[in-house]
Amino acid sequence: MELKQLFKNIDFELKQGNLNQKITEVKYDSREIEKDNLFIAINGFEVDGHQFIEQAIKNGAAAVVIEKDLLEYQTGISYIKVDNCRKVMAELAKNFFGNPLKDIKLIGITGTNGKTTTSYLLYNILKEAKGKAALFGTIKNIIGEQELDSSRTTPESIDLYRYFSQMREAEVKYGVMEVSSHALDLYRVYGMKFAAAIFTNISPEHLDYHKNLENYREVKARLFAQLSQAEFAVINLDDSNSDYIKEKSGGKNYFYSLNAKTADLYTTDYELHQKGMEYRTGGKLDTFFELNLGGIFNIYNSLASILTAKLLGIKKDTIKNALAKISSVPGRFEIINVGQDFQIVVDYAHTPDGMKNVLETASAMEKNRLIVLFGCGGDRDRSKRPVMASLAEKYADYTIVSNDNPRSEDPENIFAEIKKGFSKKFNAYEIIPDRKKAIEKAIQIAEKNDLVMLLGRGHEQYQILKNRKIKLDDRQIAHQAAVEMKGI
Ligand SMILES: CC(=O)N[C@H]1[C@@H](OP(=O)(O)OP(=O)(O)OC[C@H]2O[C@@H](n3ccc(=O)[nH]c3=O)[C@H](O)[C@@H]2O)O[C@H](CO)[C@@H](O)[C@@H]1O[C@H](C)C(=O)N[C@@H](C)C(=O)N[C@H](CCC(=O)O)C(=O)O
Ligand SMILES: Nc1ncnc2c1ncn2[C@@H]1O[C@H](COP(=O)(O)OP(=O)(O)OP(=O)(O)O)[C@@H](O)[C@H]1O
Ligand SMILES: N[C@H](CCC[C@H](N)C(=O)O)C(=O)O
Ligand SMILES: [Mg+2]
Repeated sequence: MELKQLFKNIDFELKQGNLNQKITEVKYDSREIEKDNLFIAINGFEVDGHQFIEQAIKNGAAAVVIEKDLLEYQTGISYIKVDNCRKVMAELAKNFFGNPLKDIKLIGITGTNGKTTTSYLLYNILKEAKGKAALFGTIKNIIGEQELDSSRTTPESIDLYRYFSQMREAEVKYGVMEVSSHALDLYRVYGMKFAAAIFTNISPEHLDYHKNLENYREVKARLFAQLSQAEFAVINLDDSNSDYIKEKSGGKNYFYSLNAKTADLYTTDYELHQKGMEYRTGGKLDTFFELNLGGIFNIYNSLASILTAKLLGIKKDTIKNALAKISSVPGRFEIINVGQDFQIVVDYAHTPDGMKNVLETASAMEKNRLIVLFGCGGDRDRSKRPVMASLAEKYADYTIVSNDNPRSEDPENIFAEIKKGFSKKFNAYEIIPDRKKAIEKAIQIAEKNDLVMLLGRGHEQYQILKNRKIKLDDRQIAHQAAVEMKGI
């Protein structure tokens, strides 16, 4: 595609070169540049992409998008200056791939907790109804039959549009995508067309990045501001931010709630049991649902997916069948059962709100003692640490504190900040930094009818330590430990 087509409807200033230049790919990392690619220089949090322009040209870049004037412009190369490279990347991505969303219905999901779970449920309903669908999120990306690894919740705009063009090729017409607050702030979904957007909830998280809850909420609401009247929003009425999201929404608004009859979908009664849950709904659907998932929060996640599916015109029985078939969402309240006489649950709760929800659910379950293992990620919101400790103290009979992903931080500092949340008299806990040893200990001390909860890492397969990444999966370790230690 020629530069002039690529920049159609985008504001820019041509510093040097010509717009007839043919472009073979659009990339934001100089290390991946090949012949006749366009390099977008992004001024990042770690380094400034403008530093790598020379390297990009050496690797074959024919054109460069910049947001700062340069001292020198190399002959034969086109330089295009824009106001904001991240924003323009999203616009270029749309043009480069020929606006694939024109013929695709994409549903975006945002909120602090529940995005992965809700997206997984909705994806399964869409797949049941349409034969094939796409899913983009924390655990993995799926396009029809193809499964791809996911390294982040929401990829960069150019990577997203590449996926959408693959959807178009594979004739996958429906897609569900988790939209993180970072993505909204960093223009990863800027100008993207969503058929619908779902709001799960807001609680304190990522405040290291957003600074305060008000900024965080404003960023989350941008997804809804992107909707047009022909599109719709599905909002959790029970969250205290539902009015705020409604006000910001440009689409038609629909609400779900646990029991408010003013909502478009609510439960009239529900029951949580050992194997999952069942509930009746009122509002747009008067029927009965059975799911193999535990936890009140999963009533919310399923209501959001049901209401969206219903508004997309999917039949009641199709929705019911799809949901009934799901045995669990990977790493979300996932039960590890090798025949041991106590229960093991692995859950991704890594925020105070997620942890509170999951521990409340655990408290309501029939059991003897509750053993909780948790840690807190490094290089992330530090205010979570003492709060998560106080929740463990409140709900657990015994707590093991261990490493989550310490990243560049010293684990001892993370533990010290966690410990600040325990009361002075509290001593029913120990710190075992090595996560594998910590899980083994939790399982070793478990007695008949105890419940062991391994929190924070869910589906994660690797642990990020200072300068290395090691293979570590809570579920695998728990499984093996239960088999070995309990002689099963
Ligand atoms: C805070 C944040 O989101 N940072 C993202 C951002 O990084 P950055 O702007 O700091 O990039 P940088 O490393 O400074 O580099 C600047 C530019 O120079 C380029 N570069 C760099 C080196 C080089 O040799 N050549 C080169 O061209 C880089 O490709 C980049 O374009 O842009 C990078 C390129 O896309 C991302 O990899 C990076 O995500 C980092 C890894 C990250 O940890 N992000 C997390 C916080 C995140 O996005 N999480 C959310 C939400 C999680 C949730 O709650 O679900 C997510 O959506 O996953
Ligand atoms: N609707 C909900 N409300 C509150 N907590 C929830 C909800 N759904 C799930 N949780 C809890 O939060 C954890 C994370 O859930 P999930 O992975 O679905 O959220 P997410 O929004 O995708 O998180 P992330 O942003 O980290 O990817 C779960 O393991 C569970 O403990
Ligand atoms: N999307 C979240 C996931 C956190 C998961 C937890 N295991 C941790 O590493 O802190 C983040 O990147 O902040
Ligand atoms: Mg997620």
